[in-house]
Amino acid sequence: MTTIIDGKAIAASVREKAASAVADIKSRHGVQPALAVVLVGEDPASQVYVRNKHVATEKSGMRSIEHKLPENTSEDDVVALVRKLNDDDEVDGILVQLPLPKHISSDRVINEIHPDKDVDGLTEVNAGRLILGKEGLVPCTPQGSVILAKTVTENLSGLNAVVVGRSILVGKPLAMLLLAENCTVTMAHSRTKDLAAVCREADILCAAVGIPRLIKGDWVKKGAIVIDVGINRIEESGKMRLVGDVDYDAAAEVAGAITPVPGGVGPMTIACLLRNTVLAAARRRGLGKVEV
Ligand SMILES: Nc1nc(=O)c2c([nH]1)NC[C@@H]1CN(c3ccc(C(=O)N[C@@H](CCC(=O)O)C(=O)O)cc3)C=[N+]21
Ligand SMILES: [Mg+2]
Repeated sequence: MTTIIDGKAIAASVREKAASAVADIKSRHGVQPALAVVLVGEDPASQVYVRNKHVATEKSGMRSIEHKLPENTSEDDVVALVRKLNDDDEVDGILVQLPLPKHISSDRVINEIHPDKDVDGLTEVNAGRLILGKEGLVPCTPQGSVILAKTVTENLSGLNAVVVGRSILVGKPLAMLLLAENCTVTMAHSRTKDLAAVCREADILCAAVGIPRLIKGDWVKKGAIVIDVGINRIEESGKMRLVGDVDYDAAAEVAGAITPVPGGVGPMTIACLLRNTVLAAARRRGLGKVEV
């Protein structure tokens, strides 16, 4: 029997843990952690994501501060806002919604975020900390992916993990997190020779390439844990559908456990954002260890 990993339910429990940590911080220290989200432009998908983050943040008991800037905002003005948020003692986490408009360098803007407020874990400092095995803020989607894998098998030590995709947002940090779990990690990508054969070796197969249903059923080892990070909007029989990077129906027949799309990794991203904001607040404000 294949386990369908219920990302929605697991995300709900991560959000609940974050909420009880927030309540604890409020009652013991009288402070309310706050997340600032910066959105530049009117991209409809980004507006939906930012709205969802806002609702989840408030539901967790934290303060949500939204900064919505027009599409034609200059890079310098976005940088100035980030600096203002860095200097604001009430702000614990800063998230700049990606993608930014083309005339703005996301690299420059992201690296202006103070590393200890970088709840997306995307600054050079946090990427360096992750590689060096130092404590820091870890990117949300990779973190969520590992949490989901560990609900199937708590101890990932020694397992072969194959990560397909080497993006800065997902593939690279996910490989580092799996390595920290003592997996034997292979980073596969568009130039990998015989990708199918590489995938067949995976005890944990993570797909993060952004190509709808790239991973076929016969690329999956029997009993493997399949984590599908892809979120692709495609048109099928005249309707828009959300599909992952894995051919779900075929893979589910072979896998031991698999994440669906939607309802898999996606909901974990926001849950881990809340978790990171609580951790950032506790560290930055010197509140000691919090359980999240
Ligand atoms: N600075 C920054 N940080 C991000 O973390 C970030 C970003 N920019 N830009 C856009 C991507 C995308 N992203 C998702 C968050 C939640 C779902 C999610 O909850 N998905 C649900 C619903 C999907 C749907 O119905 O559209 C699911 O997969 O079940 C998906 C994708 C965060 N991103
Ligand atoms: Mg690639």
